[in-house]
Amino acid sequence: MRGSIRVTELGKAYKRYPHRWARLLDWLDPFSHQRHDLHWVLRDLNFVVEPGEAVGVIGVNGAGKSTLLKMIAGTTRPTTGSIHIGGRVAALLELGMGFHKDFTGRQNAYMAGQLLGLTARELDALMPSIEAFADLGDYMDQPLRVYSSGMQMRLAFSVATARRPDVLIIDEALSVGDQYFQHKSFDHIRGLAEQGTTLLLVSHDKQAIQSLCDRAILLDNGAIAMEGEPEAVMDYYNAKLAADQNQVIDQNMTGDGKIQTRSGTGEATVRDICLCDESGHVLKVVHVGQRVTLSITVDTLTDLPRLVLGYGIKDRLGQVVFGINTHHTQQVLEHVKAGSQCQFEITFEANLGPGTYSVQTALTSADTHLNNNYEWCDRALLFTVINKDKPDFSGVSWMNARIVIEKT
Ligand SMILES: Nc1ncnc2c1ncn2[C@@H]1O[C@H](COP(=O)(O)OP(=O)(O)OP(=O)(O)O)[C@@H](O)[C@H]1O
Repeated sequence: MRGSIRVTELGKAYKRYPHRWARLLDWLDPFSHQRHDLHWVLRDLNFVVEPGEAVGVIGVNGAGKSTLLKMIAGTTRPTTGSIHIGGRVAALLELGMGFHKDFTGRQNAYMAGQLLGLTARELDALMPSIEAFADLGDYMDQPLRVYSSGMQMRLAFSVATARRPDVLIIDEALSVGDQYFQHKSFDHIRGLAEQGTTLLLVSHDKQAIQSLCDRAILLDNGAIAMEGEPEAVMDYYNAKLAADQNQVIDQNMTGDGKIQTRSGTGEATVRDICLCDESGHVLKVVHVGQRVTLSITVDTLTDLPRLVLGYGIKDRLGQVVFGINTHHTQQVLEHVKAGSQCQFEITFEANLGPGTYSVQTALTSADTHLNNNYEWCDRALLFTVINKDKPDFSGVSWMNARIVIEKT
């Protein structure tokens, strides 16, 4: 079906030679015993991407993400298994791929466009929009060797998306663009997705994955470790990054059908968490701008040299709207004895837009949870913000802006 991707029992192994002569000997004498072993990068991958779906692929460096995308884009051959793609594919893989340094941006746009299956006549018609979107000014007629990496990416992106592809594959390419181009290309990708383009995106940028994708696939050691709703997969990945032998990762379905992730060594734990109004009443619904207190009770199970509490408020897409910890506020608790109970009261104005929010908590010894993750809990608390007494506004934050108007 047009726009679908079906990956079946896909595997990729690279040949590994003990020394550089072994490669030559293998080549000269392919029929005697082999002088290499196989290094499996990906094994037995099975998944389907439906037409119009946006799927993010995440994982640590070396997990096999780029290899997977290259095989789907057809620039690397699978060792095992098969890939079926419906329709026209446009891929942004490595920077400068398909470009020639000595040709101008315009000449490269023509060549890259033809590689994508566009005819010279189609490219003539599309060139003004490619030029306008890339916004390179006079550089369009300069040789590519004088381009910065961001400028190359602008050109590659503009060519790849000049005619809506059925499948768009992007490997981290967006991250080299400046903020302005990133916004512009995100909007363009969203527009393509709304018109039915299927998107497969590799990125280390959590926000990019969560804001663009309907689903995420976590690759770990060449296999799919988790697949599902982006927020739950990102939360699991985040927990896994800090994993050591003492750590457990738990995922449970909460009442609203979403997944809650809890990880850590368990040396400290959030026993209780609630949001209260100024009179101490527990709240599930908060008014825009209301003064509230986030009250967190922590139990320690072992002696801890340092205890840091962090929390983050996430919007419904899983983006952190605000997060801070007691390392950054210089309120680290030191020499906390096993069996202690610590009470944290965090008071703030809920200057948030109407919608649902969740609170994540982190108990660590320093500024990140990567070394000593005592406990990390996503979706530890859920609450809703409604607008009771402010004018109608849009967005995830209430900025209490005043408009002064003068009429003469
Ligand atoms: N041409 C190649 N020859 C041999 N090994 C390769 C080749 N290309 C990739 N690999 C190996 O395959 C593994 C996966 O690499 P890949 O680039 O797909 O990872 P990745 O998840 O995209 O990493 P990153 O986040 O760093 O981009 C790595 O161990 C890498 O060394």
